[in-house]
Order: sequence, then structure tokens, then C-alpha cells
Amino acid sequence: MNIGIIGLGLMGGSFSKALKKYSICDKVYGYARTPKTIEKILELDLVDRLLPLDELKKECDIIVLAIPVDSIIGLMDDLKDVDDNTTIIDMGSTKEIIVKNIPQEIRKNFVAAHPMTGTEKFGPEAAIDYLYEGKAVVLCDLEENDELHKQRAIDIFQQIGMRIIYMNSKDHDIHACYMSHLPHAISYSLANTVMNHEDPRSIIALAAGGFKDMSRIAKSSPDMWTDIFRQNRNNLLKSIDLFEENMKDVRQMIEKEDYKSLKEWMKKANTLHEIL
Ligand SMILES: NC(=O)C1=CN([C@@H]2O[C@H](COP(=O)(O)OP(=O)(O)OC[C@H]3O[C@@H](n4cnc5c(N)ncnc54)[C@H](O)[C@@H]3O)[C@@H](O)[C@H]2O)C=CC1
Ligand SMILES: O=C(O)C(=O)Cc1ccc(O)cc1
Repeated sequence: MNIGIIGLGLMGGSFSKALKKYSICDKVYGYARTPKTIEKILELDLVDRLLPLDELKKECDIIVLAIPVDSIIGLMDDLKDVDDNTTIIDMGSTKEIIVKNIPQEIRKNFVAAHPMTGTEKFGPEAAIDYLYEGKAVVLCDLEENDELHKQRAIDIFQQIGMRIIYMNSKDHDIHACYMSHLPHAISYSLANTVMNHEDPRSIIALAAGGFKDMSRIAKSSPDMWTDIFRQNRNNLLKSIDLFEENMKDVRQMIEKEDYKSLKEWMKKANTLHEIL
């Protein structure tokens, strides 16, 4: 079995490393567009060979899309002519709009997946060993898939050490919003708030663990996250409203010097870590 990966950045490059580590397939092929990325992928030896898209479609039993969520939709038309036995798996962070855009010709082949693991780094150099091990992957709307494609996706993620969670794409986007997309919006906001107020020398001299923890994901790729925020816009707007309510609450408690309520509010937040 051959597997083709379109997009060899953090997710695609790390996936290739996992496939090789567990000897899951005969060959891992890749497709990349820009000369600079191609050069990096070859230098890092991330795949057995890079192929033009048409060749990759012919050579591979499974094609993995590890590109930004709008690019996944943009590429779908080029995949309409794959063989009935070719499985397509996307790794996008959003699912509802992607699923809605899958052309009918490949709906049974196309498995919508979201690995719940990653880092703030991007590009081929960001690819790491063990990114997927022990982590969860959400598979969405599997009732729309042929048994062959569904089972292949389940098998491959389990073989690289992942736990499978099943969900419909609408619910997925709501949960992904609160667990991932809202935290990224908050981290970008915090980074900009602090940079607007503090000069770089103070930031270097004074940044402590808490600020570094909360701003780490503000280093994430603006290309990737603009697409995600656009695709999950409605859920994100609602979650920002709810977050603003909490900011208003804390503001009011401080303004009124209501430290008793403030402490209770903080104690409630502490309980999150009994779950995590
Ligand atoms: N970064 C993360 O932690 C996670 C990302 N994801 C999703 O995985 C996907 C990939 O993300 P990353 O690997 O982090 O991004 P990345 O930026 O590290 O890699 C994406 C690669 O795809 C290439 N690319 C973009 N459009 C392309 C196209 N049309 N054809 C061929 N190559 C193309 C880019 O040049 C880049 O090398 C995204 O859909 C993202 O939402 C999912 C879970 C975690
Ligand atoms: O770096 C982190 O902590 C992340 O949260 C990475 C991440 C980014 C996007 C996803 O869809 C899932 C995970």
C-alpha cells in the first residue's frame, strides 16, 4: 500500500514520520508546490519521493490532505477523478464547511478527520516524531463513507497510536471552537495587548511562565488560522461573546472591590484542572 501526503508541514511531515516509524505502508509519496518547500522536504528526507499531483493520485491507495482548511476545499475538484478504491483523508481543524463542499463523486472516499494534536510551529521543519502517539483524532460523519474507506482511516490512525472519537461535523466545530479556536483568538489578543503597552526590552526582561504559557499559541501560522476563523466564524463569534461576559464579570468584581465573589469565581476556574 502507498500513501500520498499533500502538504508536508507540521501535520503532514509528522504523519509521514509516524507511517515510516510503524512501517505502515510500502511508500510515502508527497506533493508540494513551492520550490522553497520542495527543497526543505527533500533536505529533511520527509517522504520517499515527491510526485506531481496526477501521478500521486495514480500511485496512492490513501491520500492525506494536510494543508490549510481553505486549500482543502480548493483542491477537492482536482481529486474528483480518483479511483473508487482511493481513500482521501483530510486533517483540517474545521469540519462542517469542508464536509459540505466535498463533491458527490468522492463523498464515499473522503474521510473528514481532525487530529487533536499539534504545536504552534509550522512548515516542514516543524515536523516531529511522536506527534500523534496517545492523542485523539475526531472522525466526522462516517455514515457517508464506504466501509473500505472508513475502516482504512480508523486502522491507520490506530496504527500510529491514536484514540478515535466519532462526532458529526456540526458538533465537532462547536467543541473545536471552545477547546482550540477561542483559545487561539485569546492568545493572539493577549500578545497584541501586551505589545501595544510594553516595549520589547521590558517583555524580554519580565516575561514569566504564565505570560509565556498563555502567548505560546500566538506564534501560530496566520495563514492557517485566518482560514480556520473564517470557516468557524459563527461559533467563534458566539464564544467570543461568552468570553467577553467573563471579562466583564471579573472587571466588575475588581471595580466594586468584591474580593469574596472574585475568590469564588477563581475557585470555580481552578476546578477545570480536576478534569484535565
Ligand atoms: N498546526 C496544528 O497544530 C494543527 C493543524 N491542523 C490542520 O492541519 C492542516 C495542516 O496544518 P499544518 O501542518 O499545521 O500547516 P503547515 O503550514 O505546517 O503545513 C501546511 C503545508 O501545506 C502547504 N500547502 C498549502 N496549500 C497547499 C496546496 N494547495 N497544495 C500543496 N501544498 C499546500 C504549505 O506550503 C505548507 O508547507 C490544516 O488544515 C490545519 O488546520 C490540525 C490539527 C493541528
Ligand atoms: O499548539 C497547541 O497547543 C495546539 O492547540 C495545536 C492545535 C492547533 C490546531 C488544531 O486544530 C489542534 C491543535
